[in-house]
Amino acid sequence: MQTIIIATKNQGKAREYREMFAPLGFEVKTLSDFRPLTINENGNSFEENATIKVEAVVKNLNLPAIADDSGLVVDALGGRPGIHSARYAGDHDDAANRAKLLRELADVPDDKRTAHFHTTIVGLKPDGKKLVANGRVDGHILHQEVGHNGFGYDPLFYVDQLQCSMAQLTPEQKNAISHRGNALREFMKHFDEWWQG
Ligand SMILES: O=P(O)(O)OP(=O)(O)OP(=O)(O)OC[C@H]1O[C@@H](n2cnc3c(O)ncnc32)[C@H](O)[C@@H]1O
Ligand SMILES: [Mg+2]
Repeated sequence: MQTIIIATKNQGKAREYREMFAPLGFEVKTLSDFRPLTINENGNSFEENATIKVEAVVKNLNLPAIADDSGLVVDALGGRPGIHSARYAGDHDDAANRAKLLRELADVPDDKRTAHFHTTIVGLKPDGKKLVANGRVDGHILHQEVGHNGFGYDPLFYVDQLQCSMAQLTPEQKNAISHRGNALREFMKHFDEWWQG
């Protein structure tokens, strides 16, 4: 079995990468398997932030790695929280972030609550060879939390395609339609060439 390093501290993301890479014969390691690293996500785009995460790991470990930067893009908020989704309410606190989102959208009617999740995945090798892929999923922001699966903003995100909240989906169902799943499927189209090249 081969090993792939995902440069993430987020256990929800790590679980999804394990689920998606296991059938491909890869064991997934994450930042928690190595000595602590400080990563300053101060880029101006999803791709810049994903690159900052993966560069930190590749420089330290001298091994190929993958990172993703993701976020919730809400139309009524002019695209916020976007690249600031993790620290939208201050600390990296999923429950506080969801509460702030509900407050900010309190007076926004259903037809104006459109949103999408976005993921940019960046793969980087010690020789500098980079692979980038993007994915999204469209939906609406609910008026209260629905469902207990997933993580982050999932209980507030109504998936248009499946007519239920993201947190009501099984892991397999989420990976099949999610921003991260879609980005990873794009990424895998060129993975062999990047990994072996
Ligand atoms: O940077 P790493 O260590 O990977 O972990 P993170 O949680 O900080 O991840 P991001 O920087 O990409 O921030 C993304 C934010 O959007 C949320 N998010 C990302 N993917 C999500 C998903 O699939 N469902 C719900 N919320 C998600 C997540 O909870 C964070 O608050
Ligand atoms: Mg982060």
